[in-house]
Amino acid sequence: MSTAVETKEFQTEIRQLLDIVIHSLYTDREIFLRELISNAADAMEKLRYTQLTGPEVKDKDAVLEIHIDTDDNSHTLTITDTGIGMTKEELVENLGTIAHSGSKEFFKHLSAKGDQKDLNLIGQFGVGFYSAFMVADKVTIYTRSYHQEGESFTWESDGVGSYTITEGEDRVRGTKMVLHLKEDAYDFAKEETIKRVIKQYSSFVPYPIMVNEQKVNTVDALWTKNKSEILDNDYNEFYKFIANAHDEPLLRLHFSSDAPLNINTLLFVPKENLEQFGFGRTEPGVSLYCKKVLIQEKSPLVLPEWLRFLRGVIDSEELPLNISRETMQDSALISKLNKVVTSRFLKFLDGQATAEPEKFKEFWEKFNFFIKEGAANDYTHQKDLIKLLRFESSNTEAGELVSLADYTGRMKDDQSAIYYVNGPSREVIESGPYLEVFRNKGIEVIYTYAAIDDYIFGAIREHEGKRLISADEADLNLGDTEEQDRREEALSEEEVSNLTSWLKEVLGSKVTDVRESKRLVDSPAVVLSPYGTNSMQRMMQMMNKDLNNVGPSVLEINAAHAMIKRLDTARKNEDSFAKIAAEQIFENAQIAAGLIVDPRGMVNRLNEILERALG
Ligand SMILES: Nc1ncnc2c1ncn2[C@@H]1O[C@H](COP(=O)(O)OP(=O)(O)OP(=O)(O)O)[C@@H](O)[C@H]1O
Repeated sequence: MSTAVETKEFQTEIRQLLDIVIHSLYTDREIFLRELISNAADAMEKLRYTQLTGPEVKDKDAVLEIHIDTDDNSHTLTITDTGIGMTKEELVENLGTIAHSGSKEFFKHLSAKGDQKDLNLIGQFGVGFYSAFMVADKVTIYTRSYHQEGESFTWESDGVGSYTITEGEDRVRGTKMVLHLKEDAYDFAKEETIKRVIKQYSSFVPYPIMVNEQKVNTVDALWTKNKSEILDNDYNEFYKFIANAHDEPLLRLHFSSDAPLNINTLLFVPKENLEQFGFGRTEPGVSLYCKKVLIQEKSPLVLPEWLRFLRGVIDSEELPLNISRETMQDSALISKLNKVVTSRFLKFLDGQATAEPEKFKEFWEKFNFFIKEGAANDYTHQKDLIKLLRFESSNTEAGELVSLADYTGRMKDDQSAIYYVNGPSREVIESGPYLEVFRNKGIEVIYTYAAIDDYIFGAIREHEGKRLISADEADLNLGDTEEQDRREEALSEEEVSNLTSWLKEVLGSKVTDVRESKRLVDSPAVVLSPYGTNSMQRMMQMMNKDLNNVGPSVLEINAAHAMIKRLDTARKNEDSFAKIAAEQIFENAQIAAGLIVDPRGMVNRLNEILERALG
């Protein structure tokens, strides 16, 4: 057997990461043990899965247990598992490069200077295996992969710059890690310390943990236990374990059912939505089990994509143990499971809205985007998702939310539709022209701030028999009770007809139509989109990145407004200023609609207007 020692350099990123880890004064450094235990458990989970689905593994009778041995004399801590182990290539790839998630995120957020903030990142992301170097000045790993062929290897490093790999003596499948503790970490060679740390962080690891040959954890599949036997703290610790989280969950749902499927489910909504913080797309986090055996970790199939923020476990006795990832894709059972659990979770959320409105509000503020994503795309659950939607409205204070049911519940008897209007904020919507007629008639209007809201409303079109109508819809048909009456002081119908024809001529291709408005009270004019709603036009403008080309609008004028009446007088007098005023009135209305107009033309025009105003 060759015993040649190969020395390899750590990848630059790993070197930098290790430098911080080694010199860190991170207060919770005991979490290193949780990281190593969870790696050991992962390795055994992978082995178990391979055993169920793949070819025969090496040492197939080796018991799946984690052994932790403390040696207070030589100041070492040894963690041994019988998991899948690592080949030489895997040692290099997994422990020498920055290929995996936790350390990658950690690295992304490192500051250039290396400051206190970086230390907190250790807690936030976990640096996985590398955290061992917070307590050890040398780590030796003995490992043997589950493949029938192949050798055992020894990996060793002091965490500074490089590591060595040596072909080792043949050993049983799995991995043994020996931590040579730093002087200030000798405490971790004491049995009491290790037991305390395990109890705190790793109680729910699904494999026996033996400290100096004594079993210390309870190996509980918490989700199969009776709710009445579980304490809040048990749930929270379990959540932290499976979600790799450091805080408590926002919501949890634990339910069991026998029909239509036998299911034990434990789901958690995390405290924070990381997508909201710009962390990229959240990966699904609910694992699929059959009678406590892991079938698929963090399954992308067992729940719809828009529920990817959930963490937890779904266990169903009905699943065949040997279901493969390929057959899972089109398994009728998985779709049924998906449907049942999703419906149950939506029912739970709906219940939360009544039972714990404040909590639900917090959930809504952080996770509403996922619910909307579902409401827009998931036709199976659309009805239940729509029930959960919340909005501000013209009847609420800022920050207070209403559901569609709240809205329809207090609609006037003769009101024919549900009205909504899109805008970037409450202030913009309330100062714009679109609300005027509704305010005047005392009709509630829902405020939507996200483009996806309009997309959803456009897609569902109706709620409880009432049409959903955007207040800036071009052919808004308000019906008798909702329409604005013609005012006495308004221009005559003949004058309006002449003025609108003239405006069409002046504005040319910028308008598809000019007409008298039935919705304006205080504003002189309003633009509407010939494509449906202004928000759609705004979106098209953003998507085409053609900000100088708004596309044509429909212009509606307020025939009773003093400015419009004066415009008509100027037109009749063939005053050349009438044309300039008309163009400015039109662009003002476009700006009020949130559309972006070409500022260059406008500046010249405004200068002309100012010159005239200043005499
Ligand atoms: N005991 C072990 N047995 C087999 N492979 C291991 C073991 N410990 C670590 N590894 C391998 O090394 C890789 C890196 O481990 P590390 O703890 O740094 O990150 P991770 O566990 O993948 O990610 P994270 O900690 O972010 O969840 C693992 O993905 C795994 O492939």
